[in-house]
Amino acid sequence: MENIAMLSAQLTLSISSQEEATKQKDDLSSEVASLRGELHQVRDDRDRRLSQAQTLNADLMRLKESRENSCVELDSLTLKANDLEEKSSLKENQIKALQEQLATAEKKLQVSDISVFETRTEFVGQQKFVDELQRRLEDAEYKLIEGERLRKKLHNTILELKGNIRVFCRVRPLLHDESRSTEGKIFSYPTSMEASGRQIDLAQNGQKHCFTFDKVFIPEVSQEEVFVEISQLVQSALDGYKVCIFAYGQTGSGKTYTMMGRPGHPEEKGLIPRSLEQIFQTKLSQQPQGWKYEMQVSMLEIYNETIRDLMSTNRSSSENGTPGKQYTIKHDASGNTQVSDLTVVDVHSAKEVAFLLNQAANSRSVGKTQMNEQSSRSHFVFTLRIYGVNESTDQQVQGVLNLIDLAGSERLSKSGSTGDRLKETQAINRSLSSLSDVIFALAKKEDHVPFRNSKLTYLLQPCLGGDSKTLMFVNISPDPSSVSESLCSLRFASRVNACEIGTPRRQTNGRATDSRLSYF
Ligand SMILES: Nc1ncnc2c1ncn2[C@@H]1O[C@H](COP(=O)(O)OP(=O)(O)OP(=O)(O)O)[C@@H](O)[C@H]1O
Repeated sequence: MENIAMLSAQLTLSISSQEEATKQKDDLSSEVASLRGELHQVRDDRDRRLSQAQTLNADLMRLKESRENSCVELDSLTLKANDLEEKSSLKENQIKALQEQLATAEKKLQVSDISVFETRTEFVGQQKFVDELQRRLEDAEYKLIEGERLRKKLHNTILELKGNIRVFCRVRPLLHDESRSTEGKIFSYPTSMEASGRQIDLAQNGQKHCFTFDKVFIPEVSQEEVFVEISQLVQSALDGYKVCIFAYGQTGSGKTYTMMGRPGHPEEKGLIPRSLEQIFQTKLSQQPQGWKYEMQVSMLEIYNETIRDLMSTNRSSSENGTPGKQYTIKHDASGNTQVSDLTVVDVHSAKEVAFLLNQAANSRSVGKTQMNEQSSRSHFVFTLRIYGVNESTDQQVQGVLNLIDLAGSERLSKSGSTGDRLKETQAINRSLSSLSDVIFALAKKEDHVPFRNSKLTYLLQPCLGGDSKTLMFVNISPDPSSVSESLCSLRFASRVNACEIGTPRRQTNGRATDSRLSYF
């Protein structure tokens, strides 16, 4: 029994222990269930957190990427910023430099402002001074013009009283083919008050020869300037004077250039075309005052002591060797000169005369010498007769303008002529030496003046003999090889200049009988 009790006690113990164990098992089950619930919750939590972690990871990745981008951008911006900083510092330097320059310029401006003011003040002073000088200059110029006018008037009066032949000397420029002298200049032109424009000095073999004329034209003087000096003289032909202008000088010294000019170069036209233009212009300008003019032209040449009519339409017979017309010069009892059979043409304009001059130039005898291939070997005489009437004042004037281009004056040895050319040179020399004989006989007031010794002097008798206004151009070549000829020409001209030949007289109110040079 004891065993049973013991077994029962043991059974009870075991049941209690089983119950205990069941209870523990239940507790443990509920704990497991609770733990399972907790685990489930933890799992959910873990999943949520995982997903949160994934999201955060993705965000992080994005952030990382953006950070990288930002880093690149930052680098580039940093570079740009550095660049800009560099530029800005450069600009700053420039600005500084400009500011410095500005400051200097401002300083200078201030200084120049001061000096402008000073200059302006000085300028006003100077302006006043210049105005005063200008006024005095105008005054002096006026006095000078008045003085010159008076001088010319007195000069004219003296010349009229003395009855001189006036002499103008013209030296031409050296031509291209002439030697530019190595021995120094042959001619010089003193510039002192008294001598200026009137004196020419020639140096030969160390000796100086001085000559004074009414005017000396240096090589640079233009045709226009020469004409200005004779225009008054030309004008006096319209006022009723007999005017005679002739050119004297050796071959090639510029006689034809002075009288006719260079063909085809209007600005270089000579005294003859310029004189005619002036005469026809004055004729027009005097019309409103009632003046009417008639003009006639004749042109002749004296070649080998024979007269040729340069306007005759019938010159062939004499050129063929058969004798042509015998033109004879006659002075009638009342002093008029007549050349028989000479063609006289009425002219109305300078153009008409230019045409006739051109025709005459073609008809002239032209020969060749060693000195000038186109040398004119004859004396050329152009005559314009002027007859003017003013019906409103009942005045009449009768003037004559003679323009003469003489043949070359060189000596025989110089011209190198032979045969026909020698005959020409001898004839030219004869007539030119007759011209000097006449002039010197007049100068010495000899009873007999050998006008008849040559055709030239006989034709020009009225001009040379007294009552005309006569001007001689002595043309000079500057070529050193012509120095002896130049000296001869200057000596001749200066003796001519000293001659007293008479007093020019005006031919007015139809006193034609007074005229001694008129080919009517
Ligand atoms: N003042 C000048 N200015 C420029 N050239 C000039 C001048 N004078 C003359 N001449 C030139 O000199 C050369 C000779 O001149 P020109 O024919 O007029 O001489 P000339 O004395 O008439 O000779 P000739 O006795 O042979 O007729 C020409 O070629 C001419 O154009």
